[in-house]
Amino acid sequence: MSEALEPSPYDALLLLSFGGPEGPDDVVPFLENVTRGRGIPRERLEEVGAHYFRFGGVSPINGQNRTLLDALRKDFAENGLDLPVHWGNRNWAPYLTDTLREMVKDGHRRIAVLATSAYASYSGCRQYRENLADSLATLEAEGLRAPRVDKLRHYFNHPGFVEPMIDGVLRSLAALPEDVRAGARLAFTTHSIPVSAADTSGPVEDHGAGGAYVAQHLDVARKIVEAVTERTGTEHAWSLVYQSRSGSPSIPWLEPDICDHLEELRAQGTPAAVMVPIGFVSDHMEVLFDLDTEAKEKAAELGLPVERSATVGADPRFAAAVRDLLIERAESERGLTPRRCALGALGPSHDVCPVGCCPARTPRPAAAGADA
Ligand SMILES: CC1=C(CCC(=O)O)c2cc3nc(cc4[nH]c(cc5[nH]c(cc1n2)c(C)c5CCC(=O)O)c(CCC(=O)O)c4C)C(CCC(=O)O)=C3C
Ligand SMILES: [Fe+2]
Repeated sequence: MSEALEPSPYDALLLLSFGGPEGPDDVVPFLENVTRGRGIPRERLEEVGAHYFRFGGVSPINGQNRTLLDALRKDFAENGLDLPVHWGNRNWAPYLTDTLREMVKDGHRRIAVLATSAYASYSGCRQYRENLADSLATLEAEGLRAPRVDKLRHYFNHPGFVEPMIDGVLRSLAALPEDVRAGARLAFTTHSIPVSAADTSGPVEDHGAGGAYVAQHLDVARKIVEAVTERTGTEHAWSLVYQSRSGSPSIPWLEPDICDHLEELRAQGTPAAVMVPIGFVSDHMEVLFDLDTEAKEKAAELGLPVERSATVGADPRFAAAVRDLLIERAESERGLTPRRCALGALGPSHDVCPVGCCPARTPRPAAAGADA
């Protein structure tokens, strides 16, 4: 047993995730929760509902979070970190408000929050903070004393997030037929978001030209390419592309789409590709459907050999990274100067989102930021 780790001022960790349906009857109410007030066209909702029904109405995300919870508890116990870990979702049970209510009733007053979203953007950061603010307001309206919640910093460039993905790319390259392996292109993918949301992602000084969202993904992609080049001796051509576009076609979203990119690669005579979903923390429905189903069908049609590399999921290195982020922030809150792990050119992200970070179309209260 190693020396005990000091989590104070925190008395609990909350794993905050998106949530997903767990059976056919959950699909429509889940989609209603996700899209309330977001102006998503009806046809898009039917299309996305069909993706879930194709998998029995079950999203893999909740099961993955249960596995991550186990990995976190195991890692904390093995490393002398005595801190309870709870789990709540924005869009499905266990709902964030219910989990926070339980935590308050258990006496928790100062809660560190890990969101299962690694990058800046309205959808990937501020929306989680808005939901935290809503839940805290609900508890106060019920007469409970709201706890203080602090969201742990973005971890897109933490070695515990990047290194498992490097291993995944190496495994996928090895799985390609040998005669096309050296020429394989690395297609890094992430969730498309409206161009306007990308441009205003991150702190105000990062706004413009894709904002922090694109810059952070490019930094991760470059780091993976560098490591793969070092380990294989082959420098693979690469690009950052997008998937899972939603919203109205009249609004510009980040492009190109992965399927169009695969077509382009075939047209250029590229012999193979590895799709690397760096934008996702685990194998969500976007990975199972948009990549493993739709993009793989497209690649088969084109006669282009492709592999899809692994997401981080519950890799023990990711669990250790969460412990590291928690201890780092606890030290910082205690007035110490912690070591902040980060790979790549951008350096460690801020602890507290500054005013104007990833703004919403219509301003709403958000917790755990300078504007809280
Ligand atoms: C950046 C980003 C992430 C990554 C960061 C993070 O992980 O948070 C993410 C994750 C996820 N998105 C998910 C599901 C959905 N997202 C939707 C809609 C949207 N996502 C957006 C962005 C993102 N989404 C945006 C800009 C929209 C348009 C509507 C709006 O402006 O708000 C819709 C509505 C239908 C549709 O249009 O697709 C669904 C069902 C699930 C669960 C999957 C599962 O069940 O396994 C997860 C993890
Ligand atoms: Fe989404």
